[in-house]
Amino acid sequence: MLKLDRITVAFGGLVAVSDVSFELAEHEVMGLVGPNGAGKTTLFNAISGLVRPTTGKVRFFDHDLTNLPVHQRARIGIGRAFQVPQPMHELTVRENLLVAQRFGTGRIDPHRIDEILDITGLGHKAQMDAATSLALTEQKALEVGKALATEPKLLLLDEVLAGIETAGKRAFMRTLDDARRRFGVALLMVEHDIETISNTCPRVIVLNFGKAIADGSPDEVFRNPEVIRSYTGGEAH
Ligand SMILES: Nc1ncnc2c1ncn2[C@@H]1O[C@H](COP(=O)(O)OP(=O)(O)OP(=O)(O)O)[C@@H](O)[C@H]1O
Repeated sequence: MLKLDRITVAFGGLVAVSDVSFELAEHEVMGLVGPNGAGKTTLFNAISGLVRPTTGKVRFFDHDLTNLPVHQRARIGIGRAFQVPQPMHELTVRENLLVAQRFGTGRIDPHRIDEILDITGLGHKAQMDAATSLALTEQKALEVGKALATEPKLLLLDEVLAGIETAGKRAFMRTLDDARRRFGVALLMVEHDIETISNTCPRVIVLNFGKAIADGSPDEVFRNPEVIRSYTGGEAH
């Protein structure tokens, strides 16, 4: 479904992502991890269209995404939830979902909005103001709900669990798993919490200094000496 072919992103002389290639299948769940500054967010930006790769290609089904703007990527099925929730002010929770759906699909499907409210546990807050009446976990659930409203085939989750305590994280991951099954969406998630990644993602890619240094099951990658060195501050090579 998603194919990254030798993606490099340089900001002037700084190479944030270096020659990264991988494929992600439909319905797959994959974690993207690595120390601070490893290039995870930049790689997400290259997939969702917020930065343009310096070299390399991003393909999604039979589309070449390289020159496609963000809204067209949303239309072909790439959704993204951000670390800092960005509810639209002065709109209710339901209206936030409707606007996202319209943006991502060009139409309104109230039935899907009801399903999303149900899965995210936000049904009882549907008519409340999204910017002022939600607790942190609910804001994050709405952020995921907005991404689901765009009807993605691939959902990019950028540290959506940051700031949630352990029990809340588990509940949130169950919500994501429900959503994945109900809507048939693949998940690619950046997450710092290695326990969550290990429990959630059958496959993990590790970035360090912009390079993909490991790709495999959580057991494999977190035992890999190069990965351990990358987290303990040793040199990658
Ligand atoms: N717009 C930009 N201009 C210049 N440098 C940038 C830009 N965006 C990111 N960088 C640099 O690229 C490198 C990779 O950053 P990135 O945010 O992708 O890493 P990350 O793995 O997501 O880090 P974190 O876990 O801290 O969020 C860093 O050195 C960062 O300072």
